[in-house]
Amino acid sequence: MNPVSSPLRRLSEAPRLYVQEGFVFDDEVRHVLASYGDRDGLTRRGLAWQANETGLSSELPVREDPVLAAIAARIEAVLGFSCTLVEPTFRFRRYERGDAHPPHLDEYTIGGARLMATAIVYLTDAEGGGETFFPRAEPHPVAVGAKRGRLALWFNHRPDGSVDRAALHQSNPLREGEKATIAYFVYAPVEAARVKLAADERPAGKAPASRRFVCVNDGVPETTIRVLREACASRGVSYEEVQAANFDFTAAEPLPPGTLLFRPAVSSSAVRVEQALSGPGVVTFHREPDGMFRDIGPEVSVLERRGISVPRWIWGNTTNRVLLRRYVEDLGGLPIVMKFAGGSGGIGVLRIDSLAGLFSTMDHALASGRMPVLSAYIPDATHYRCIVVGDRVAGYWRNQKDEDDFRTHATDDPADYRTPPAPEILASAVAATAALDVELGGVDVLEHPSGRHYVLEVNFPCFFARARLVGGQDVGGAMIDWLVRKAERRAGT
Ligand SMILES: O=C(O)CCC(=O)C(=O)O
Ligand SMILES: [Fe+2]
Repeated sequence: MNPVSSPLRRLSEAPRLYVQEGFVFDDEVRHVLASYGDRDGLTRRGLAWQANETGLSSELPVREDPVLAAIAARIEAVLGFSCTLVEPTFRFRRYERGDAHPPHLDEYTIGGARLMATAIVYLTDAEGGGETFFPRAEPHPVAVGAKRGRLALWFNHRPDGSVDRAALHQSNPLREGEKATIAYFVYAPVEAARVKLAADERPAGKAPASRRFVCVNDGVPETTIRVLREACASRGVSYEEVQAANFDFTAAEPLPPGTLLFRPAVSSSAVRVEQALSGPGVVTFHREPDGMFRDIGPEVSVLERRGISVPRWIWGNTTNRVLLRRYVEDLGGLPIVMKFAGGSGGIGVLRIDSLAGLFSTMDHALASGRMPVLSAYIPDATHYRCIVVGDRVAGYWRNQKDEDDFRTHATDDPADYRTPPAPEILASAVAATAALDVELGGVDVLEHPSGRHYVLEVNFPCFFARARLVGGQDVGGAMIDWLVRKAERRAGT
């Protein structure tokens, strides 16, 4: 089973210290312990180790092990920047009873990059002692217990780039149980000190005042509802549902200001109900107060105008053979992709392999009153779906392709949910969502083996539950948190 991953929580004013439960999966923990957990394992893998009063330790190269690479990528996704070392490592440590690590600052520089942040992943449970202890933390000292699956993450620098003396830490002596960890030392240019994490926005421990979340339903998958209900319940937000099919428009009134409103349903009656319920101060994923009255198309043209990388494309506006031949050439030759608006799950996306196929399909499309988009075919690409919530990617997965199709689909394999796409892809997904004036989006991105990436479309609303249910990513929580923060900002609290 996957752990139930929780949101990243901030623990202190200084240093910027965070924890997240269930950050690594059980099978990842088992893999790391089985591969590197003791002297024999390390020796077998040709890794040097040391053993002294601070325990057994070894440097584990990240790139050679897909499990370590996935964990490192998730840490970097949380931070929003990557370790710039050429050969990044995890430092494995195993403490024996009585072992401890004296107080110190993680203050190092390698070739101009600072040890900006430290991430410790705990692989085992200590039953007594073994905490990572921050005696100078403000407003009070903090002890992070060693708990299997937990992530502790902190910045060794203040936002102005200076070394944060409050980040002094030690490992308390282990008294009972086991303590094995892997630590990722994230080296980066000093500018990285300025980043803000999502968890910085709300002071630790402050629960939202009793809030209402109203969900407009119309045949939405049960899993979507489950994820939203769960997120509301764990945040003390009351969950209410409006069934579009039973909505009485004679009694329609806008919701009171401060109410959170979301329509996961795509039917036109659900759209009308959302419009009827919205009003001054009602908080939605639209940037504009009347955003729910506008059509949010996937619109490759809007994305391109905002400077977002999209595949080369042209309107399929003609049946003229001469023009169509020129279009194919302009798109880099056959095959090309023909895409009709309005489909979902890959329906309406066609691969065109020959001019004969193009001519006959275009004749049919235009005679049926449809105008597709023609675009370049990106071969051998990895297809990511990013779930953007507000200003970050809160969930992601990698699609897979069946043997005899060119289209891809989401899977139920947790491995497809572990390695986030590269930071540039995350940034494009966020920018693409913002370009459509919404704060939630299911963004499809192709990554070519060359490293170039292309945004295909932004879906709003979008299906997001699988990120939670298969990947353990707390997308629902991110959505509710975003709306609550938006409501608080508006109310000036
Ligand atoms: O194991 C711990 O709790 C702290 C280890 C540490 O501070 C380090 O490896 O730099
Ligand atoms: Fe340290």
